[in-house]
Amino acid sequence: MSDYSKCLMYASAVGAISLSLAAGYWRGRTSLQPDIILEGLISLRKSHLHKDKVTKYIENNSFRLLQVQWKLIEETMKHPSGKLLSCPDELQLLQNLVSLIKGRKTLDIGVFTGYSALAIALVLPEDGKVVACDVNEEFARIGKPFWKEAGIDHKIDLRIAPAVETLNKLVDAGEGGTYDFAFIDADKENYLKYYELCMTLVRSGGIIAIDNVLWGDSVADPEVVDARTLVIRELNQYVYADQRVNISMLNIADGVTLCFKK
Ligand SMILES: C[S@@+](CC[C@H](N)C(=O)[O-])C[C@H]1O[C@@H](n2cnc3c(N)ncnc32)[C@H](O)[C@@H]1O
Repeated sequence: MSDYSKCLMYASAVGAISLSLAAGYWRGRTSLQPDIILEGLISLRKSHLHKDKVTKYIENNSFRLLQVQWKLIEETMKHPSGKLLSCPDELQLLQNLVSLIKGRKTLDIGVFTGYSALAIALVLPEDGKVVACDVNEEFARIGKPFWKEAGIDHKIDLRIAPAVETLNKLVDAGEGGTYDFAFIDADKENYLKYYELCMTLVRSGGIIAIDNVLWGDSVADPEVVDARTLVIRELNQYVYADQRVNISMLNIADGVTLCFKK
């Protein structure tokens, strides 16, 4: 039997098993019991009670960082605002997604010391680019030597200006629908504007990743009503209802929503 026939047989078997499992699953859910579902979901999140241990485990068993990435993390951690750094496991996921969709033109909204720009640039082809937007040149200056060391500095187009301005300029320059990927990780007050501008700039089939959507879990606590939490809650509801995208809200880092533009 040829390899191709074996593959077909295997695929049919897997398909049949999945269908029967799915049928059983839906039969079992004809009368929904919200309490039981909620309890199950909470039990899935239990590992977050052991955040440190689990973080260490993830680091030891999945981080595939280059030396230069570790060096930039170390340098950033020395900075008083070091905690603004994006999580490496989140960025590794985004790198994999950018590779998967063969991304070339990308947006990094909120550069800080340049970890996300570096991670994204590393998986782009030689002629790829990251339009990296930040208002603070001091922060970006910390990252620049590491971009150079990694040999990807030519892919990063750093724009020091309010990101809304930079993105509007790209729209005015006729670049709508030409970007493959965007990472939104700047001032929360402008998140909705960034999302809409990215929806204009990113092509169909492209991905917009929105960081901090759980905002230290405060979005899930109705008693927390500070301005930033309210903005993120509003954005989450807006994106949830937005039929132009398929979405996944992931409980990774501080929460990231992946929007797959239809
Ligand atoms: C959480 S940090 C970004 C972290 C970064 N993505 C990383 O990989 O480490 C947020 C950044 O947004 C920048 N920022 C704040 N307001 C901004 C604005 N209006 N336009 C552009 N950047 C802004 C801040 O200067 C800061 O560097």
